[in-house]
Amino acid sequence: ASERVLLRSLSGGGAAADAAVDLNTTNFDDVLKSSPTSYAIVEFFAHWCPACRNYKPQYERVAKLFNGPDSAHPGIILMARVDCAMKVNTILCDRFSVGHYPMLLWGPPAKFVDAKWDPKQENSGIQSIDDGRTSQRLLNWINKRIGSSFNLDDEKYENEDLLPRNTSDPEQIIRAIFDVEEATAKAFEIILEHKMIKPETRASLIKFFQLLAAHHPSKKCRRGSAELLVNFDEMWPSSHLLLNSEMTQMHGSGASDSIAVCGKEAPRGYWIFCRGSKNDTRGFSCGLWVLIHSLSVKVEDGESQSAFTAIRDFIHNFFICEECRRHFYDMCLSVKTPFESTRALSLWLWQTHNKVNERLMKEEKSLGTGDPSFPKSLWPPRQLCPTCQLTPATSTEVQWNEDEVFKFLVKYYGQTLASPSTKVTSASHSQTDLLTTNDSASSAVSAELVPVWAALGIALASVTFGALACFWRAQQKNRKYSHHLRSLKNI
Ligand SMILES: Cc1cc2nc3c(=O)[nH]c(=O)nc-3n(C[C@H](O)[C@H](O)[C@H](O)COP(=O)(O)OP(=O)(O)OC[C@H]3O[C@@H](n4cnc5c(N)ncnc54)[C@H](O)[C@@H]3O)c2cc1C
Repeated sequence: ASERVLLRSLSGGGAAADAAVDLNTTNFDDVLKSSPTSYAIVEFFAHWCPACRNYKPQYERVAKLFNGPDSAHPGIILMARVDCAMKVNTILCDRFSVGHYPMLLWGPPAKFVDAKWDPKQENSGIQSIDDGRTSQRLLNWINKRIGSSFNLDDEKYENEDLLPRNTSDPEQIIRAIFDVEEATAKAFEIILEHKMIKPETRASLIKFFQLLAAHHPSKKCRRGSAELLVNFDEMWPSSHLLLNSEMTQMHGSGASDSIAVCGKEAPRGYWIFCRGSKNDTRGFSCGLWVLIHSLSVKVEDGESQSAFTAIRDFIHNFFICEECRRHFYDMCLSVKTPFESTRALSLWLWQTHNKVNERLMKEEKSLGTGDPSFPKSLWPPRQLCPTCQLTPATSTEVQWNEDEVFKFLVKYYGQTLASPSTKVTSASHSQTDLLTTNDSASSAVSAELVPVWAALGIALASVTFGALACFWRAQQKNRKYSHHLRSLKNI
């Protein structure tokens, strides 16, 4: 529920919702723990306090800059508030020594979690904002604190020079978990919208969802994919089980609407790591790349070939950028020997992505169609991985140290990119720590949160994703059998 609160407010859901997120004792720690932002501001107020009522529009004006899909600078600061006049919040407000209203505290979201604070406390990571009485003064305080130059009149996609550059900032990939969820949910939305599940594409979608159920970096998407697999045959029956009249209704049942492949909040309609400086750049295709890289480093050696075919066929059948899927498929066709290791698969995908980058580098330059803030380049740049390139910086040709590249890919896409809950620990680490933190997301499937059958599916899948296939097939056989019995009864 707390995650819903956070996502609803970050995505601006709800009728004319305030931009600032309302927190209370129940959701405070969880919302801050799940926040993808670098900083948080919490306003402690009392609803009966006239000064607080007057202050609300001032605070809201700043909150609108940072919270919601239309905000000018999403993903940087979570702006929240707690009503200390509500009895239920007394202990929470005491934890932060609230002595006057309104009182504003600043810090990284993780520092607020399970924390106590008092004004004399040093080095807690939380500090009081002493000069935030108007929206302009609050923004001045923020700008001074983080060296930014945000303006109250900033609008979406303005001041994009303020966006952190993901090419050189290893911390940025932590936020990509939101975009990987977004890309997965968006892909599924497109598949449904364009009625792309057909007898000839059905099997490849099942294989891709098996891969997602086992290795998606987001727990929510692993759970949603497992749920989708278990219900797949009912929603999109295999063609030989259908009458002709039913075939036409394959997409019309509406049952698929109830499947939220990455939770009910996704797709949310905005991007964080993959956010472009223009409306029509980056976004979905960036999220899709990040998803498939993260899958490639998570599979076991023995799964690498089946993961390759699952990714190849998914892109071929369901990525409706004609040029992209055709080029990608051609590159897949040039693979002559089956993959036998995670290393071979992830390095192949990295090289393939670099070939696309190289081609687009020229195309975008001549056509002026790229995102000016994110020009294509060979990846990873030296700032991200100093040991990956063997050649000196001055050299025009780049020679790679593939052992180092593989190590880097595993850390970047496999360990640093994690579910928000595990990210919080990372957020308090230094940049170097970020690249060495162990991700427990893939193993931390919570039994209480996952329906029994899905948990079983995931547990099997985490052994190998082939095992999930067996589990799934057994489910389908049972279903087919009961479907068959039903048909016999009807005759
Ligand atoms: C399978 C596929 C094929 C595509 N083919 C085409 C095409 O033929 N023509 C076309 O115009 N567009 C194509 N696209 C879209 C294009 O590649 C970009 O996704 C899009 O232009 C947005 O670029 P971006 O700057 O967000 O970075 P992207 O290229 O989308 O990369 C996303 C992120 O991945 C990381 N990254 C970059 N390079 C690598 C690498 N080599 N290995 C690992 N990680 C890396 C970076 O952090 C980057 O920000 C394709 C997309 C996909 C998913």
